[in-house]
Amino acid sequence: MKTVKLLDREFRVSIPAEKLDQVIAQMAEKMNKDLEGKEPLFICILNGSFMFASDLMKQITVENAQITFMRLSSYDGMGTTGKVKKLMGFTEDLKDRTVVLLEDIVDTGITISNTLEQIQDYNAKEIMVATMLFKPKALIRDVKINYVGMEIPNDFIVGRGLDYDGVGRNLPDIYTVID
Ligand SMILES: O=P(O)(O)OC[C@H]1O[C@H](OP(=O)(O)OP(=O)(O)O)[C@H](O)[C@@H]1O
Ligand SMILES: Nc1nc2[nH]cnc2c(=O)[nH]1
Repeated sequence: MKTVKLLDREFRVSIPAEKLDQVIAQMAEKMNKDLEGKEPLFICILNGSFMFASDLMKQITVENAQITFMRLSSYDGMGTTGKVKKLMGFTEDLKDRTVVLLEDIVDTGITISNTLEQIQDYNAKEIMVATMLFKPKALIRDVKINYVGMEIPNDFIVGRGLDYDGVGRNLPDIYTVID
């Protein structure tokens, strides 16, 4: 079993990089069909989504697709604080645009529902959500997710952009904490 030690915790591989690559390729294929002609603006929600956004965007072939970034934070250590801090906004005009929010993970749904609320005021034509990973058993907010890469159990994970207290984002595989 492949394991890694990060700070004071041990983690084991739960989703190999190749599986994630496959899942992201499928998401891109579907988006390329659905979004053709819409000149979508993708918004990568930093920090965690940087790797997913990069992997996905390399495979997006939709004409005049754009990407921008916003930085939010709600997690501290292994748990949600329940509060979403906006640390960096974007400058693009969303009016009449097709917007696709890119998340690495939807867990409780607090971050994405808070983001959706904030973005409602910008008069976008439509707002979609795409997440690489989704924990259905942890969800406590009523949010519509348009594109889900994989559903996963309600365990704390790291890797592929996701961190444990700032470390582990660089790991290409996803690892689950060992209790
Ligand atoms: O559905 P939720 O329970 O809100 O959790 C999901 C959010 O948690 C992580 O962000 P985090 O707050 O850890 O910031 P980071 O992306 O900078 O790591 C992740 O990137 C999502 O944005
Ligand atoms: N690293 C990490 N961040 C998260 N944000 C929401 N859920 C998780 C998780 O399981 N791991």
